[in-house]
Amino acid sequence: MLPYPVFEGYSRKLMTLTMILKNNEILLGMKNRGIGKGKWNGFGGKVEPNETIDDAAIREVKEECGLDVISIEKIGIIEFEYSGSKELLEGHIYLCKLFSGEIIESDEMAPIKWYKIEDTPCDKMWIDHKFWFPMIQKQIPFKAHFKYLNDDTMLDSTIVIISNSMKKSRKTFVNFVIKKENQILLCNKIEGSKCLLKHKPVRNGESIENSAIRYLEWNYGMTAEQFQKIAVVDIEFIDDSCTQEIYFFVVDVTKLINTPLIEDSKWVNISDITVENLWPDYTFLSKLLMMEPFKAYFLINEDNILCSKYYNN
Ligand SMILES: Nc1ncnc2c1[nH]c(=O)n2[C@H]1C[C@H](O)[C@@H](COP(=O)(O)OP(=O)(O)OP(=O)(O)O)O1
Repeated sequence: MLPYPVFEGYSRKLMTLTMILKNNEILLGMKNRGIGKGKWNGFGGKVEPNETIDDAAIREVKEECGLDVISIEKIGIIEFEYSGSKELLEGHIYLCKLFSGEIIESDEMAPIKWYKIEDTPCDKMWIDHKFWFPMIQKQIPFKAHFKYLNDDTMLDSTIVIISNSMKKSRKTFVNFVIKKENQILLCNKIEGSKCLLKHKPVRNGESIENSAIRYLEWNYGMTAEQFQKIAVVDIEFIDDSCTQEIYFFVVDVTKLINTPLIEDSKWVNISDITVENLWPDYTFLSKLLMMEPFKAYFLINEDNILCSKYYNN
């Protein structure tokens, strides 16, 4: 599970942001003043003294787009941090699917328009939206922290799914970076993949090391002394209750006489590997190749990485 940042000594300012949904559409307004000027956004703002957060959300929707909320549900909490400030903006994110009244544009928000969800103009919204918008689409409760240098530069992001941990299951795998001089084996054929090799499941009751030995002995006749465990990576999928835990080993087969090609794989020069043909990113491969032990966490929606974190072991 991803450790979530702890903020001590910070004051908090409460804010709301409501995403109004109708069938497959989302209502967005262009902000014309204040924070987020020039960006499309949902409707929200600061919570007033003596007002509940829910009431603030309902009031802001009315003020900014004229609609009367019939019901709302909270879907997430986002902490916005700005570098150099000891104040966190604590944004409470709501979904509204039941509302009445007419849309009224204001000086603050115009134009206001319905977008097909798949056409949401994420590139004209806050940078943070592209990370958490999939949670809105799939209606998955979440918590997030985004640290900004300024309105257009994000320094750090953390997103966690809020789920009943009892329902979470884990599957453990091993995987290998097989290298020979300046080449490594990359998978050729996993659909849509930009992957090293296919993860191999660890059998029930089997240790991680034995699982790696079983695989490498079979394919390369290698012994445990000839390879090294470098990384453990947790991969969480936003709409799957199963987290994958993958142990990565680095294996140098340069001195072996037989180096069979395994599965649908090909040898690729390390210098030819680009961001486009590697999962999850180049940092990952270079850390493995430097034999630098690390832990990592990735939160995935379909093919996109919403959150990636690296830790020293
Ligand atoms: N990165 C970031 N920083 C600050 N605010 C946001 C983001 N991403 C966002 O989506 N938001 C949201 C959160 C709020 O809904 C608005 C900002 O509210 P704000 O513009 O401060 O409210 P005002 O209009 O200034 O003030 P009142 O409406 O309360 O008068 O953006």
